[in-house]
Amino acid sequence: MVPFIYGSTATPISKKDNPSDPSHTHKWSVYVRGVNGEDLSFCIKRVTIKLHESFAVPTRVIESPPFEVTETGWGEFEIMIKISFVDSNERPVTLYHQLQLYPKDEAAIQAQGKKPVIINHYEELVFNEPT
Ligand SMILES: O=C(Nc1ccc(C(=O)N2CC(c3nccs3)C2)s1)[C@@H]1CCCN1
Repeated sequence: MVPFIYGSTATPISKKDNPSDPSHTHKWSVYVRGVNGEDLSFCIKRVTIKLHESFAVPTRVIESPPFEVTETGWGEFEIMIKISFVDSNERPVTLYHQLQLYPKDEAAIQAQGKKPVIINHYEELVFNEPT
């Protein structure tokens, strides 16, 4: 079994941070990585991250670590993450992650300031025994 994390980190940005698109309020990253940051490329061949269709090149294919996408934006939406394995006998795993830019808790929203919103899911990859 291989433990891994998938999730996102979102940080508020100011208009001067992104003059090209002042409507963008946050910079965020969505990722798949090892629990202690270890390199998963021994078992993960590719991570495909599908963003909302309004992004340029919404389907991002990453074939070497870091398996992550960093973008700026203004809203929250579902992101599909497909993990393909080095062992082609292992079927790919598809995960769905709801990008979160704002704290859920009303009080935390007031206190957010520049604090990042980090949403991590801890999972385990289970591989079939060779026959
Ligand atoms: O927010 C939401 N959907 C979003 C889709 C895409 C978003 C975004 O952030 N961006 C598109 C990208 C671009 N900027 C300029 C040109 S393309 C920056 S937000 C939904 C709607 C209600 C609740 N959540």
